[in-house]
Amino acid sequence: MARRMMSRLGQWSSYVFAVDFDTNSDPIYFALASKQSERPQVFRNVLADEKCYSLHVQSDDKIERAKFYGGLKKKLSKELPPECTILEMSIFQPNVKDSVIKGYFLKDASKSSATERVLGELLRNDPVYVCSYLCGGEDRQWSQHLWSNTEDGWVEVLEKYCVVPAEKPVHHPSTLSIINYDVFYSFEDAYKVLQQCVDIIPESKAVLELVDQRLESKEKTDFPVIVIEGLDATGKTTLTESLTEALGATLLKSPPQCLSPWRARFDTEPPLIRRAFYALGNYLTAGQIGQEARQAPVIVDRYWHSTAAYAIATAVGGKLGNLPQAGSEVYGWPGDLLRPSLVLMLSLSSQERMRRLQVRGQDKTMEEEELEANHLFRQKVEEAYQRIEGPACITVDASPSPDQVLQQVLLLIREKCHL
Ligand SMILES: Nc1nc2c(ncn2[C@H]2C[C@H](O)[C@@H](COP(=O)(O)OP(=O)(O)OP(=O)(O)O)O2)c(=O)[nH]1
Ligand SMILES: Nc1ncnc2c1ncn2[C@@H]1O[C@H](COP(=O)(O)OP(=O)(O)O)[C@@H](O)[C@H]1O
Repeated sequence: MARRMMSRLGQWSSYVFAVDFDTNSDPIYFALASKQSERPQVFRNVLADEKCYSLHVQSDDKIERAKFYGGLKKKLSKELPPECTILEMSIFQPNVKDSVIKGYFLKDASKSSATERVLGELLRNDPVYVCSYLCGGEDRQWSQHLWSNTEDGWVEVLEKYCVVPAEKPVHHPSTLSIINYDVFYSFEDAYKVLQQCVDIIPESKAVLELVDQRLESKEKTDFPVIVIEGLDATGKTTLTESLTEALGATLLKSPPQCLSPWRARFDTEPPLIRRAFYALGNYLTAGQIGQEARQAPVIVDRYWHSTAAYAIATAVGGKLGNLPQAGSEVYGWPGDLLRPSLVLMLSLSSQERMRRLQVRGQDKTMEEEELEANHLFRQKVEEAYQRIEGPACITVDASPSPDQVLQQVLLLIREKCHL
């Protein structure tokens, strides 16, 4: 392990470390250097005299990294002393895609050695790098100390680096690993992830067998395909059902009904695996759309916009402004996924949407809980919806009565799809 870490360490001097001290401000960025920096200290204003540590997942296997990282926060929250604050952290090379190594930064205000004991255990048993941070000397310079295992199981400091301030990068580190980690832009890329999960998630095999039997979808459809999108309780189910009746259309949804037995199982997985599952759901639905749009118009309840918007909003940390700019490739449509004729996004005030959620009283998915609890997440989902292209969505005011919304949407469909 030490040898492997030594080879990786050489690269760390070109990496920047980002610690999210709170979601409403920029992360603290720092780098490592072999000598002290003349510039003011990185942590002076955010750390008192807590002991600080960081741990990063170091496996080269994307699935193993995602699975381990997915369970790490729960493990730390359970085993670390309550006085130890756990903060999101990443190491990355600015503007280098896929360079992000995710981890946690620990501010330990406890007086016990419990944190060091837990980290020593992790180091011995799991694919992690563990570091401690010390503030020394009269100029209170910070240094990072990388831990390693010795043969007789003790922890020793393998390497020491000076911690120096780093420039704020152009792109927030969380935006560097969206493609093929949070959002999949081809069937093959999503399919490969579930193939690699067959040994650890047996349900993947059943999902892949269904996907292997999917209907091929053509580029063009004989009848229009209209997707209805929107946050939970904006009225999608109500509208899609009345639209289907009014147009003599076929109603489909994504993920399709045939994936229902496994959806809750994949909702518990880390983003890499969960989003691959939803992406494959879109390809299954696309095959059904191609088939059904030969005979009649097709209405779809959620499709690509939901998959991409929720994934991007979940992946991008910190402020709303950290979202990739409009026009970024992350908002592009997968080249091999059937494009609908029209995408309508139902928009509603938060108050009315909450009222309707209460009235409906269904149990909520984890993401619905998150939408309710987290105004910033909801803003990111809505903003990501608006930035997705190929086709972009058209916003519809969903606050009038069900019938008025239906009439408004029928007018739009007649105008845009000549139905
Ligand atoms: N359909 C769909 N939902 C996704 C995707 N990624 C995340 N989600 C989340 C968004 C919502 O929190 C939840 C939506 O679940 P459903 O597809 O069952 O929507 P449904 O229309 O039943 O819920 P709603 O009526 O909108 O409250 O799943 C995705 O790719 N497709
Ligand atoms: N235009 C509307 N005005 C008032 N209530 C509505 C309207 N559309 C739907 N509802 C009600 O709001 C709740 C959520 O609607 P639903 O169609 O389930 O939304 P979604 O499918 O987007 O979650 C339901 O109780 C529904 O009866």
